[in-house]
Amino acid sequence: MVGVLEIKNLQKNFDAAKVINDFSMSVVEGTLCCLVGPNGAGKTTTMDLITGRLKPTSGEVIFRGDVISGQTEPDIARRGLGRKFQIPSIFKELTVAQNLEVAYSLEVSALRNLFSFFNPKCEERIDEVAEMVGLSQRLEIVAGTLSHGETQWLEIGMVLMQDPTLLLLDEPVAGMTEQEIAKTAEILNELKKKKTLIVVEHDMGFVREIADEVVVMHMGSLLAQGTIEEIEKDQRVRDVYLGTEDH
Ligand SMILES: Nc1ncnc2c1ncn2[C@@H]1O[C@H](COP(=O)(O)OP(=O)(O)OP(=O)(O)O)[C@@H](O)[C@H]1O
Repeated sequence: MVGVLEIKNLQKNFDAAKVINDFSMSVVEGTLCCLVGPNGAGKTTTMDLITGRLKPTSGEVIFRGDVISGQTEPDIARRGLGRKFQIPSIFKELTVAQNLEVAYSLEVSALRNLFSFFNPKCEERIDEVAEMVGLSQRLEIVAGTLSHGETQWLEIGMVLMQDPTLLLLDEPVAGMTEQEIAKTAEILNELKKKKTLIVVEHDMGFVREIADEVVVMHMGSLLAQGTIEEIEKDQRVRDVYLGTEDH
């Protein structure tokens, strides 16, 4: 099956360092793919290459049949690719609803920005998204007073306001309590019924809860791709990653 996202023979060199080395992977529409691997494996660089923050030295990123590698970050975002970074960048003085409204406005033309406040579609979308990320009861709360987990969910919501086809999340449960991690798993398991997701994650317990497919990177290359059960049985993966003491 052709994936919604295809990465082919990706290469990224920083001077003499080959950080991404002949890396290929594919993500099927409507699935959640976890990108895992030891520190320095190249996960963040891969996300940067997908979203256009970095340009590959060679190789291709293909999104819905079009080659997007080489395009600018805003152009790639406009095609329907949304990314949530690990460090939240919410507006702390604004309410949850206002943060979502700002995120909606960012998507579109200056003219629509002007009118978004009065736009019933924006209001409707805020309600839909708040429901998706479990913040329906928190819309009037000032964002700076949210818990760490709620802040992360708000940021996922802000990316969702732009209705991306493919959502990329960088370590969404870092620093969360057990309860918050369980709720995040619920949110993502619902979300993957509507979206395709790539999640970079270190927490293998969480990966087990959410992943349809797991891609393991090691030293900039693909080590293994499969279900969590297949990955956990793979001796090469156990050797370089799961078997290490710090994971
Ligand atoms: N701008 C850069 N210049 C030189 N080397 C870089 C640059 N960015 C990343 N690297 C190197 O590329 C390798 C991969 O880094 P990357 O951050 O992609 O790994 P990662 O898998 O995301 O690691 P972690 O899990 O620790 O976040 C590392 O060895 C890193 O030092």
